[in-house]
Order: sequence, then structure tokens, then C-alpha cells
Amino acid sequence: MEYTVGQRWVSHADAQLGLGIVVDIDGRRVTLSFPAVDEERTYAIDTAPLTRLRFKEGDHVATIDGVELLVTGVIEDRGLLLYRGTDHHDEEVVISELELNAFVQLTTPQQRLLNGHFDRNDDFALRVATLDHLDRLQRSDARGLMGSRTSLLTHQVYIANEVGKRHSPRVLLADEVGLGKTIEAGMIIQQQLLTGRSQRVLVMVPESLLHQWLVEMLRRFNLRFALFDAERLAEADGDNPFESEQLILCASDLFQGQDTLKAAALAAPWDLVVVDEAHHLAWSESGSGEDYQLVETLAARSRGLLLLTATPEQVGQASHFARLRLLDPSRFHSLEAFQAEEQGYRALSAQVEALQANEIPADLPEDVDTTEGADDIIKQLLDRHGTGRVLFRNTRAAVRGFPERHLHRYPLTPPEQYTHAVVDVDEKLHPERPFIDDSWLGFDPRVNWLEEKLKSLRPQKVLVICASADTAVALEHHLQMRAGIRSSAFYEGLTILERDRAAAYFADDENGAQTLVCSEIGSEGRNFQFAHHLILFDLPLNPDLLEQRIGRLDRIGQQSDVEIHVPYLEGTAQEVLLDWFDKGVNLFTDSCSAGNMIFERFKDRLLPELNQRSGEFDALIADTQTFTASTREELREGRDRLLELNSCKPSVAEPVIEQILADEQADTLQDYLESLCDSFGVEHEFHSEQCLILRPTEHMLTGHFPHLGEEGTTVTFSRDIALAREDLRFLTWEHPMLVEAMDMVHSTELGNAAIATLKLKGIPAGTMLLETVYTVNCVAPRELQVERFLPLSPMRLLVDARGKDLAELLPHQRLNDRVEKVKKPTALAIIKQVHDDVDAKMRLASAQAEERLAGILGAAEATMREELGAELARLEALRAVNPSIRDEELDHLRHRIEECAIHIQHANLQMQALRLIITT
Ligand SMILES: Nc1ncnc2c1ncn2[C@@H]1O[C@H](COP(=O)(O)OP(=O)(O)OP(=O)(O)O)[C@@H](O)[C@H]1O
Repeated sequence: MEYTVGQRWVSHADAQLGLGIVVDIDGRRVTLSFPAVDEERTYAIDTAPLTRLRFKEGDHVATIDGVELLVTGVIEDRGLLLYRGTDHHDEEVVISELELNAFVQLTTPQQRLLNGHFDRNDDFALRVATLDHLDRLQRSDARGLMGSRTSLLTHQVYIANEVGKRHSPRVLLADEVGLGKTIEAGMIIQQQLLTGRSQRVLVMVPESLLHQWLVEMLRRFNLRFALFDAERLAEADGDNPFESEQLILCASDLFQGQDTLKAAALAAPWDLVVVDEAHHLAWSESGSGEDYQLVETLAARSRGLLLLTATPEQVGQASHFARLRLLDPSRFHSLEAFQAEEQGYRALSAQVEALQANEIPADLPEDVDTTEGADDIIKQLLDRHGTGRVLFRNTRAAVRGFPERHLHRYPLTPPEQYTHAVVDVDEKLHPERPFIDDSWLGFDPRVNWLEEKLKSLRPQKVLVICASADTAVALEHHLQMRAGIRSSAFYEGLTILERDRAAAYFADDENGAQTLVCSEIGSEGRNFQFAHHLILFDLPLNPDLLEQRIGRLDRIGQQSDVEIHVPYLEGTAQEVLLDWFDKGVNLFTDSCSAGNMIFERFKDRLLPELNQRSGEFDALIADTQTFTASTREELREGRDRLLELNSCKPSVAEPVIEQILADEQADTLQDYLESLCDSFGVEHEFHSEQCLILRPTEHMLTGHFPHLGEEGTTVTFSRDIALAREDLRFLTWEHPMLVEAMDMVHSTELGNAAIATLKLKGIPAGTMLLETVYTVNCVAPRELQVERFLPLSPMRLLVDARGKDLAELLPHQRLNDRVEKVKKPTALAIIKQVHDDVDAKMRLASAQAEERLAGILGAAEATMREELGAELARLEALRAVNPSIRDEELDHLRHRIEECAIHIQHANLQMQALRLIITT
């Protein structure tokens, strides 16, 4: 080709130079200036590694003055090109190639192929594989659920799958103590982040759980939360600190009395707000707590809200209702109506049972559409008249497989010193409290008993819980100093760091403490299931608190039966309360979600007994037993059964689990990772079955590979190995290493242009085949989540000389195995020859792909209308029974449907990869 001064060429040897301009031609040499890097280079004309840059109709180009042009025509004038096109005001402009911006990036496959920027065939194959995997993952039912380092438990997977998929995940996670609510929340957060539904998450937890949350999120979900405490906030430089990070974890107490801080948290946008131990959010008709008010305002501004509590009614039923209202104000609009509805749960449960047996009960509520199938009718019933879509509660009984709990009672003789001092109930239950010094340690028989018990249980770990920090500190001090028992204390006076050290010392198997003495803050949320002996040095009045205490040990991961030891002073309030919990409510061996309600019912009879046991006590125990039995029965037949139906559907969760396991068991991920490593210059070495060692090398393509440490990283593809070996990375399709590496392939040009030769029987040598891969490109705001309905949908075509598509005859894999690479000079020579032919074939391929696109878009729109339409129908139906649903809510959803439809209709094709194949 002839060179003319002013022409634009690119170096196919060094794409970083940008777009060059011919500035001089001198005999057999040509000189180009490369303004982007401010360099001039001179080449021998015969061997110059240069390709003429020639844009075509439909290309987008930019000038040095920043004008963006859509090319509509190209005119050649004395060796120079003039581009005609329209700018962003839709005005027609003509520019000379001299005006082109030198910072051109030749990234489209055609531009790169025709300008001689070829990739290796392996990179081409990697690109195609990446697109296929991305598309498969977008379509997968297990999307967002594959990456957690957890056992796949049915009830958790069900909840995460059900909630994580929602556009507005607003739920109360209220599984019984220790069934994995934190894990469920982590799974939901992870799914929301991975699918792009959420980006900014605020988690608020009691201070004593900060570190545990931080560690669980990182080690189980690869989620790196920023911990906001007073120290971190002090470093803020004037800007809103809550806008400086995407994932923030803080203590709920942080906001106590801090109006400026609250304003800052409220000013930041959140997609998802999570509140752990949410029973602390107190509300009553006469007023609500400061923390409730803060969460109420956050809840109104955030699309998603997760509230976690094992004991939703711990501070009363009104507060429980008030929290449900934060989640779904349209469904929970009146406390009275809610209470009335609860009375009807048993009848509702009977209707559900009939429906499950394929009968249609005669007395179904009027708003239920009986033309639907039984499953749908049940869903409508649960949603509109049952516990709603917002409440999830799994029970030990339903989850199964939990060890038993055994109570051991130790009567002790009350000392003289305690018999006079007692005035109120609190003091009767905790008689050591009035002693300002530690003298009570000397005569309280529980202390000596504790010492002996711990010695007899040695070396087994024992968790000791008492109500107050003072008691915990005194006891621990005594055990450590006087009794020589390795112990540690856990109470509110310690800093977060000290508390975590204490807990870690207790957890340490080899050189750790035998016992941890906790004040009440240790009875919530913490994981101590490595121990199976619990000593309750005293008892709380609130049954839910007792359940929380036992739950420290009786939780997922507990391998042995839980032994609960309770020392008590005979003939005192302690014995009365112990009897009532043990014989009346049977709380020690059987958890009960109605504990608080039962307490409220008998409080007026129980409290006087605590003061002075009377002849009525036996009757109280008998009445409590009868009431507890009937309440348990009522719940089992009514609310709990409805909740069970809502909270875990094995028929939904099990296929998802199977899907995840099948993906893990196949070698596909390992094979794909190895080809990624080969393309990016990362070394991989066999470590052991299902484990690889990855190491960076000096020849890395990008100088960096995501989540690969400088020293290398050992990874495993096996969930079982990952659960047993904390030191190995658990690689799944959703691990950030894979997600980011796949994104690197997808969003760059790697592998998008290649050239190869192929021996093919029956086809004359020199025939050209063009292998093209298109994906569907839909530009839409992320919050619309259009990719749910319209995934990448890669389309592969293999166009022969006559424009026929041979893709099915010659699948990609088969072709890959047989193509041979072409040396660069030969490749450049081929490109020069077939330049125009490639253009023509590409037009043919594009036309065929366009035809398929229409079908894909039509199907996507139909699915979207069906899914979102069902959501709209639910809201419309709810409004029929609940006038507080606002028109705006319905309008918003209708608007979303139409917005999605518009974006789907405007989706276009994007050519992702192009390979020129010449038969030999
Ligand atoms: N799927 C799982 N795989 C492995 N470990 C799990 C799984 N689910 C829960 N666990 C472990 O079980 C324990 C209890 O889980 P978690 O803390 O999430 O329960 P919780 O319901 O939030 O408890 P609480 O009611 O006490 O707040 C934790 O140690 C957690 O790591």
C-alpha cells in the first residue's frame, strides 16, 4: 500500500503507541508521529509493522476536539480519507482523518483483526468459554448462592434463594437461636451484590458481635466490610464517612445520642440495611426507642431491610408487629388486625392442609383466586392472611439433627448472709449484688460448687453465664487467682479487642482457657458451640433470654448433647424460677417461641411466688403446664406450621443445592481456571486432589491477577475440603478471583480477534471461514436488573464462502482442537488480501444474528412481563384488603415494567469475537 503524508496508521507491533500520522516519506523509509505518546518512529517501508486505519459505516470515532461521530460514509481524496457522519446533536459533519484523536483504542474485533492485532487461538477459545460461562451463570437458578464457604443446608439455601432474588429484600430472619441467621443474611447480601441488585450495605449489630460478623463475612463470603467505630469516625476528613465505603459494619450503639452521626448515616444512600438482634428495637403505642426511630428512617430510604432475631417477641408483641411494619407497611398496617389474624392461624392452617390434599376448602377468603393451582392458592393465603412474605422462622424441630439438651439441677443451702438482705425480686434472684466488695465469694455456696464442678469437668470447656458484669468479673478473678482454673471474662467493660481476645483464648484448643465467664452480653449471638457444658450461675426472668443463653451452645455445629448445669439456693426465688422454667414451661430441654407470651400470662401469679413461695405454687405449675402444652399445640397446628411452610420448601431448595454440587463436582471450573492462568501468565501446580497452587510469574499479561498473593495462593474446588481447611481458598464460579478474572476477559479485547488455518476434507484449500460470536448488549440502569430476563446469550456463527452458517456442523470445541496457528507475517499478508471479503461475510453473519436477536428479545420481554406482572398482581390484590397501599407503589412497579420493556426492545448485538479461518 502507498503511504501519503497525513494518513493514519497503527502499529500492530505496539498497540500502546496509539494512532500514528505519516509525517515523512523518504525513499524506502516512512516516518510516523504518534501524538498519544509524543514519539516519532521511522520504519523500512517493506517491513513496517503498520496497518492502515480505515473506519467504516456504523463505527464511532472521536476527533481531537472531542467531537464524537457516527460514521455514515467514507470518501477517499488523494490518498486521504474523509469521514462523513452525525454528531451527538444529530448534525451532519465531515472530518478529515487528520483530525482523529490519537488515543484511539482498537478494541472491536473487526478493527483489531483488520488492523493486524491478532490474539492467540487459546485466548480466542478462552474468550468464547468466558462468554458461555457468564451466560450460564446469569441463567443459573443458583446464581449468587455458589460462593459461600458453608455447608449447603436446605433451610438456609431456601431463604437465601427466595429473599436474595427479590428486588426489595425486606424480611425478618427469625429462625430459632443458632440456626444460622447470620449465615442466611450473608448469603442474601452476597447474592444481592453479585447480581448487582445492591451495592451499598449497612450492617448494624450489638457491639459484642462486631468482630464475629466481620470475620464471618470475610471468611465465609469473601465480603470485606469496613468496621466503623469511634476511632474510624474520628479519622473522617469532613466528607460523610458513610459515603466513603460500600460495605459498612457498625455497632447499633454507635448512634446513641449522636445526632450528627445519625444525620450522616441517613444522608448516605443504602440499598440494604441489616440489623442483627433486632428485638432490641423497641416500640410501643406511647413511643418508640431512639434506635427504632433511626432504623425506621433508614428503612424508609433503603430498598432492602433485613432484621435478624431469634426471639422476635422478646420485648413484646407490639414491638414485634412494629418491626414487621418497618418491613412491609402495606401488609402490616394495623396491630389490631394483626392480632385478630393470629387468632385465625389454626383455621388457616387447616385450609392449607386441605389444599395440600388437593381439596378446595369451602370457606376460603374472598380475595383468593381459586382458579389457580393449589400451590398458588396456598401462597396467596400465606401471603395475605398468614405470616406474610416477610417472616422466616425455622425451628429445630423442622430442621432436625440437633443434639439433645439435659438439665442438671444442684440444690445448695442458702447462707445466713443472704437471708436478711432481700427486698425485691431482682435481688432475690441475684443476692450477691448488694455486696459492694467481693466478700460474697467467701460464703456463696455456688462459688465453691462452681470451682469443684469445673475441676470435675476438666479438661472440657465450660461456658459460664451470669446476669451482671460485676458478678462475672468477681467470679473469674476468683477462679483464676484462687482456684487455679484457666479462665477468662467477657463483659461490657472490656474493649471490643479485649473481648475478642477473651473469646479467642476460650476457643483455643491447646493452650486456651477451660472456662469463659460471661455477663449477659455473652448470651447473645456468639458462637461457643465448641463447648457442650453450660453453667447458668443465675437465671434471667425473661424466657427468651434463657433461650438465647442456651443457644450459645445449642447451635449448628454442636457435636454433643448440651449439658446445662444450674446451681441454685434451695427454698429461695432461684428455686421457684428454676421450677417454673423447668417443670412449668419445660424450657431447658425444649425451645419454645411462646416463652415470653407464657410468662406474660402467668407473671402476676409467678412474681409473688418469687417473693414468697405459697401453697398456690403447685397449682401455678400445673396451670402453666396445661397452658404451655395447649400453646405449643396451637402453635404447632397454626402459626408454626404456616411459618414452616413459608420458611423452607425443600422442593425449591434441593434442586438449587443439587445444581451447586453438580457444578462443583465437574472439572469445568478447574479446566477453565487453568486456561485463564495460561493466558494471564499465572503458574499453576497440582497440590493434591481438587487443590492447586497458583503463583504469579514475571510474564503476567496484565502484571496482576485478581486475589493472587505475591507468594502465591493455594486453592481448592471442593466444599468439603474448604470447610475442613481454613487456610485454603475455596474457589467457586462466584469467588471474586473468578468473577474479576472473567470480567477482565469480557471487558477487554483479550482473545477477540484471531486467525487460524484448518485442514478440512472436501473443502478446497484457500476457502475462508469466519467464526463470529455475538452477545446481546442491553444498556440499562443496574437497578432494573434487566440481565435477569436478558442474559448475554452468546450466538456463534461460522460463515463459509457462500454465507452459509456451519456452526452446528463444526462446533467451537471441535474447531478449536483442529485449527493451527498462523505466523504473523503470513497472517498480515492474508488480511491484506481478504480485507473486503471479511467485511462482506461479517455483514452476512450480522444479518443472521440480528434475525435471532428478535426472537431472544421477544422471549425476554415476555418473561419479564410475566414475573413482574405477578408481583404487580400481588400488590393489587393486597390493596383490595388493605387500603394503605399507595397508588405510587403500584405506579412505580408499572413504570418499572415499561422501562424494562423499553430497554429490552432497544438491546442490540455486540460482536465479541472474530476468527478468520483459512482452509489448507
Ligand atoms: N451452613 C453452614 N455451614 C457451616 N456453618 C454454619 C452454617 N450455618 C451456620 N453455621 C455456623 O453455626 C453457627 C450459628 O450460625 P449463626 O451465628 O448464623 O446463627 P444465628 O441464627 O445468627 O444465631 P443467634 O440466634 O445466636 O444469633 C455459627 O458458628 C455459624 O458459623
